[in-house]
Amino acid sequence: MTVRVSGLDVALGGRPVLKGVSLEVGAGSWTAVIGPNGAGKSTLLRAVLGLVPSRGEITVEGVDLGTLKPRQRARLVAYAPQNPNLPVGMTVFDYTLLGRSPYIPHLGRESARDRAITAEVLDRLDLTAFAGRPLDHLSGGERQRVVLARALAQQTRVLLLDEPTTALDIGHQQQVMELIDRLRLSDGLTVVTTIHDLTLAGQYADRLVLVSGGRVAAAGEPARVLTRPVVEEHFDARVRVTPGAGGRPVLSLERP
Ligand SMILES: Nc1ncnc2c1ncn2[C@@H]1O[C@H](COP(=O)(O)OP(=O)(O)OP(=O)(O)O)[C@@H](O)[C@H]1O
Repeated sequence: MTVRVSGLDVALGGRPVLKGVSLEVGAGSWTAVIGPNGAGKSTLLRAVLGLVPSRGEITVEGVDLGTLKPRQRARLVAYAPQNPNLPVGMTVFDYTLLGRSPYIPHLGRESARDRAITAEVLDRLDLTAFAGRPLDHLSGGERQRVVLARALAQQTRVLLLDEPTTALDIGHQQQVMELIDRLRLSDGLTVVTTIHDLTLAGQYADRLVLVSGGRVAAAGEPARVLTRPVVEEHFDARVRVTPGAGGRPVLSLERP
């Protein structure tokens, strides 16, 4: 499903945070939103979800998201926030099962299928052993995988993931990114992630959108966006950029 954002303006606390942001994410593709701290990346995802007031147009497959009821929207777009509120004492299984809420009738109970989907997602994320454990008894990386599990249990065609790998060790980073990519290819998911690891972004995403100072500063294939001058200008970092597998850029820090 194609996601289109056009002329998006967001102001928070009376201050403009996003200014005229436009982007198009093709159906079944992966776009990574990159940019320095405070650039407006999370705000962009939250605006698509309708979680912050915005001006401009946001459509999924031509449907204006603003016209949908929350349940309808939740069947179309799943979101894994960077810092979610995790109910104290709730188990990993029950939290992941919340992803099935848009399919459970009001005042109804989850079906055997909802529970089976939840169990399958936990298995795919290496979390089965944690199913009965309260969320507050997990490590940061385990919790991050559970938040992703809840989003995957929602079984939407569009996935918005805010920093899905920040708390993960290198093995789990790879496992999560590969899983997202497999789901994208097998189920035709459209994926938008914010991500700070620029090499990781360039390895998995078809397109990068660089947000800086609330505007889109560059967009395109990873090798076109991740150049030394661009990284230096927008991140104030000295890096070496070398072509990796498939010409995708690999960044390493250089000491000034
Ligand atoms: N509720 C709010 N009220 C006022 N300003 C806000 C609010 N939430 C975020 N901001 C500001 O909006 C700007 C963009 O924040 P956002 O979280 O979108 O940045 P980001 O690019 O995701 O940053 P990071 O990489 O640090 O996570 C920041 O300057 C932030 O301080």
